[in-house]
Amino acid sequence: MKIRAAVAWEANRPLEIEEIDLDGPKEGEVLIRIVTTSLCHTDMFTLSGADPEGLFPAVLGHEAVGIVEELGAGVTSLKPGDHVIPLYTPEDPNCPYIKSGKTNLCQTIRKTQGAGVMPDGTSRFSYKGKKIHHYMGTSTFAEYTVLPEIAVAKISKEAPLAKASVMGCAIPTGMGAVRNTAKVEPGATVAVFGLGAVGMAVIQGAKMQGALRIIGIDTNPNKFALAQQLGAHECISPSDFSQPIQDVIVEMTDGGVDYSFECIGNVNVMRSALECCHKGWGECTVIGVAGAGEEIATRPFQLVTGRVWRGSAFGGVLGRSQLPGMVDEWLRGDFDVDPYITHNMTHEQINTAFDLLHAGKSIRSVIHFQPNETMLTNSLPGVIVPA
Ligand SMILES: NC(=O)C1=CN([C@@H]2O[C@H](COP(=O)(O)OP(=O)(O)OC[C@H]3O[C@@H](n4cnc5c(N)ncnc54)[C@H](O)[C@@H]3O)[C@@H](O)[C@H]2O)C=CC1
Ligand SMILES: N[C@@H](CCC(=O)N[C@@H](CSC=O)C(=O)NCC(=O)O)C(=O)O
Ligand SMILES: [Zn+2]
Ligand SMILES: [Zn+2]
Repeated sequence: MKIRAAVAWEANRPLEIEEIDLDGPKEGEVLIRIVTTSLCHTDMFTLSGADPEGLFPAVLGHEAVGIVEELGAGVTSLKPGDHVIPLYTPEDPNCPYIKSGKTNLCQTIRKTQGAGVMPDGTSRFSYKGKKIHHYMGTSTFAEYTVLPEIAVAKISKEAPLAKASVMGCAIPTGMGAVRNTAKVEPGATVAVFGLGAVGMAVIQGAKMQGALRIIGIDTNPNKFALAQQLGAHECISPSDFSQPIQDVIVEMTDGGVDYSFECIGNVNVMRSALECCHKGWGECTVIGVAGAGEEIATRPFQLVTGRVWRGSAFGGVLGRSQLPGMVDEWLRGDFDVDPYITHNMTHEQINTAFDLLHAGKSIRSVIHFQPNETMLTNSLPGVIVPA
């Protein structure tokens, strides 16, 4: 079928909306109509050329919600009309990693996903006969995409499709890192480095866990008001201090925080985030994605004396078995997704979403594929970007 997709032809070049070809779902795959998708820093990171797995041309995008249109042979757990969230971290119950019960990092299709193709080694996307790569196994910057069944989470039809895309990455990543990776407990002290959507979800998750002191850190003070609305008790900018930010936090907290989270992708900040942790027990969770060739450093003494560095992908959330429950939490009113959505726009305006995120002016921009249905007829949070 012919579809419209935002194609990243090469690194560091704006996306171009093209009419491309999409082959239908093969065995074990499903065709999804994307209703809304939002822009995550990771899409911008890959477009910048810093991602060692970045392949071009590609259809980027991984934070989305859509509707099942068609099933490939053998698909049993989904049906046309189901509302779904694409999963860049799939969940195959037969994967040894999933069976271990220790991780959400399903490896069943990880190799082909990283190579920009479907599990059979081919791409469903092409332009004038030339292959276009898939991205993160999801490629949601297109009207339609094809996904393996194990990479599709069925969610409640009560979830407004105009807003649910943010449940595809930012919110489960941040909240999940707090609950599943760090396991923040009531009364804890928490430092959150980077107040984008992921950092905001860490703050919201930490508040829900009963953290008693949450400190937000960002170089952009325009992020502070929302961070405080979501639960940060205080926000600071490293540029307001002459000493290293970890020393400032250790002093503020009389020894360091119980938990810190790096939500930027900056290896120097990953060091600060470790070193602001309390001696003996403080734990730093790295969420941010750093570029090719970058490495983290600290004095091993930091670890010897009881601080811990760990990492978290998709918040440790099992996409098919746990994400639908997180959507239900939102629908019950346990938390709200509205504060994350700062901008709404059409597919054609997608490069504006990149510009806003790069300039630090947005938290999440939501791209609406059928603006008449989901953008112009809803009372949406965030501004509608004029065409
Ligand atoms: N591990 C995972 O599963 C996931 C990782 N990510 C990664 O998490 C990171 C955050 O993603 P988003 O929230 O979408 O990004 P974002 O771009 O919206 O937010 C990043 C924030 O960091 C701030 N910042 C930049 N440099 C800083 C510094 N030196 N000190 C303090 N603050 C600084 C920026 O002002 C901005 O507010 C990215 O690296 C992204 O690739 C995103 C989703 C999932
Ligand atoms: N391709 C990069 C690493 C990118 C990365 O770390 N991705 C995260 C999700 S980021 C979402 O916004 C992730 O889940 N990683 C686990 C994985 O298996 O990819 C590189 O090669 O460095
Ligand atoms: Zn993401
Ligand atoms: Zn940049």
